[in-house]
Amino acid sequence: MASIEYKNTLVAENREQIEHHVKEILRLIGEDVDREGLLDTPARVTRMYEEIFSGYAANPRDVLGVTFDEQHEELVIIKDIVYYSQCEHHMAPFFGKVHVGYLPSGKVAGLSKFARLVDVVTRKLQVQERITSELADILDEVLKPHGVMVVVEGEHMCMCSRGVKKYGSQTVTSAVRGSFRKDSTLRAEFLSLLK
Ligand SMILES: Nc1nc2c(ncn2[C@@H]2O[C@H](COP(=O)(O)OP(=O)(O)OP(=O)(O)O)[C@@H](O)[C@H]2O)c(=O)[nH]1
Ligand SMILES: [Zn+2]
Repeated sequence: MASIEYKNTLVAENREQIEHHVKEILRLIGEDVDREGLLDTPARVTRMYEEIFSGYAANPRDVLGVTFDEQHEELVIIKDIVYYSQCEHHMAPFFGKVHVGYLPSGKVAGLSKFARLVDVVTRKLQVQERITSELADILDEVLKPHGVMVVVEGEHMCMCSRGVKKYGSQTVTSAVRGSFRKDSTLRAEFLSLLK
């Protein structure tokens, strides 16, 4: 089974380097790196990076793993898959939900694998549009469905805590492949089932 390991995705040398550089950043922003509250911070940040950037250590195409031959050729929707990612412009978190709909053509994937795929694709520096199209492309390539549609909702911390400071604004992105491109009724059915 293709599982995603969130621990030990960094080699020891890289872990040491990250700790060193985090400590340097703390010093450069004006912190006293020797005060008690910060002593373990470089190691903690490194462990957090290992988790939130664990997507670099996995191949998303392997994640769908076991697929089953099923004759169901109508809409399958997996919705409200929560994700946390980091924007590549500011390294600030953005997070929300992914919704996937697909029309199988004889091959279906285990339901949990969609959530695992979302983890691998989002646990690295990303932009929301690329998450959306990567998910659509991988599902299209691996499952070879009649069609697939991916909708991603996201709230970007780089727009809340800094810059334009617009707390609560949501970005919605979608990608369609195969029959979803041509069939507006199919898109409408998918979107109505998301409500
Ligand atoms: N399209 C897209 N833009 C994003 C995403 N995450 C962050 N951004 C944007 O990336 C842009 C980077 O713009 P820059 O002008 O280079 O950076 P900046 O000066 O920090 O921009 P402001 O956020 O407007 O202060 C900003 O407009 C962000 O809102 C994303 O997932 N997709
Ligand atoms: Zn950003």
